[in-house]
Amino acid sequence: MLVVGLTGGIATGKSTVSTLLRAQNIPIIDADVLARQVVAPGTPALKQIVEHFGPDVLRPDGSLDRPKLGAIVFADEQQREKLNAIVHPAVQRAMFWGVMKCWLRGEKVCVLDVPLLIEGGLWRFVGTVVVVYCSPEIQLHRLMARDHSTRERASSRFNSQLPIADKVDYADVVIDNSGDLRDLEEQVDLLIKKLYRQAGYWYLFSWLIPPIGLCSAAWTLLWKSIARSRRSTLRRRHAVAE
Ligand SMILES: CC(C)(COP(=O)(O)OP(=O)(O)OC[C@H]1O[C@@H](n2cnc3c(N)ncnc32)[C@H](O)[C@@H]1O)[C@@H](O)C(=O)NCCC(=O)NCCS
Ligand SMILES: Nc1ncnc2c1ncn2[C@@H]1O[C@H](COP(=O)(O)OP(=O)(O)OP(=O)(O)O)[C@@H](O)[C@H]1O
Repeated sequence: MLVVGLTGGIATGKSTVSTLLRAQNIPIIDADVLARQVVAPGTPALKQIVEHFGPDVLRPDGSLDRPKLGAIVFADEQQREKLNAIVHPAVQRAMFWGVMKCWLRGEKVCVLDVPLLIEGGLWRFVGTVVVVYCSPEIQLHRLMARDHSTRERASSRFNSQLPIADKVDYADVVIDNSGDLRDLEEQVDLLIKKLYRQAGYWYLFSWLIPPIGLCSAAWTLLWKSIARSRRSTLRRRHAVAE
């Protein structure tokens, strides 16, 4: 199975690409969704968050007040690192099981939608890195429009991530989402063809490697048993001669 890491900057269009991929029956494991599940009421991660940030980050119903915690962590790098250290291990575990489920279902491709794929180092463990790109100006504009936020609030989130130009350096495939949605759909169609072609090679290798491994193990065993029987024949001859 080919595991694809889908990433980009904040509001460059990862979720829009994920939605298009999902519509073509490609399984998506969304880190933002998992990051919400692992801090649901009663989870160990939420307990740790309250221990560190205080009970003020909870709503009256006991759920996490996300805008309040967001205002703290996107304004302070140390606090953000603390939150990441609590949430990320739980998200990574959930992603691992998500990938295992896809593999057991016999999927050929599975996509991990992870905003911090590069920052967190997870890009090293995926077969293909896809970066959704648009210029920082468009990014900020779309972010403010989507979240109805001020430039200041949008900028603090924007500045919490590696610049998009740096993320592009890690990409195997870049999707340029500076144009309209029609343009994006065309690129996603091409991406799907490319991923299935690549998945085909992975599939072939996964079938080729076990037979090659078995052949070399059988050959080694055969060679060793021939050598052993030759040695014992020589030893017998030697004993008879004596
Ligand atoms: C701070 C929180 C509570 C704010 O919640 P909110 O609902 O306002 O935002 P949401 O979770 O939908 O995230 C929106 C986007 O913000 C960006 N973002 C989120 N967390 C981070 C972070 N720690 N560092 C940089 N960017 C981040 C991502 O691009 C994400 O797609 C939340 O983002 C969070 O728990 N973040 C830590 C977990 C995390 O890193 N999630 C990202 C995927 S692992
Ligand atoms: N090609 C496009 N043209 C116009 N608007 C777009 C385009 N692509 C995405 N958008 C809009 O831009 C906003 C950000 O897109 P999206 O939510 O997919 O980004 P994201 O990378 O998943 O963001 P986040 O990092 O916050 O999860 C959304 O409101 C979306 O509808």
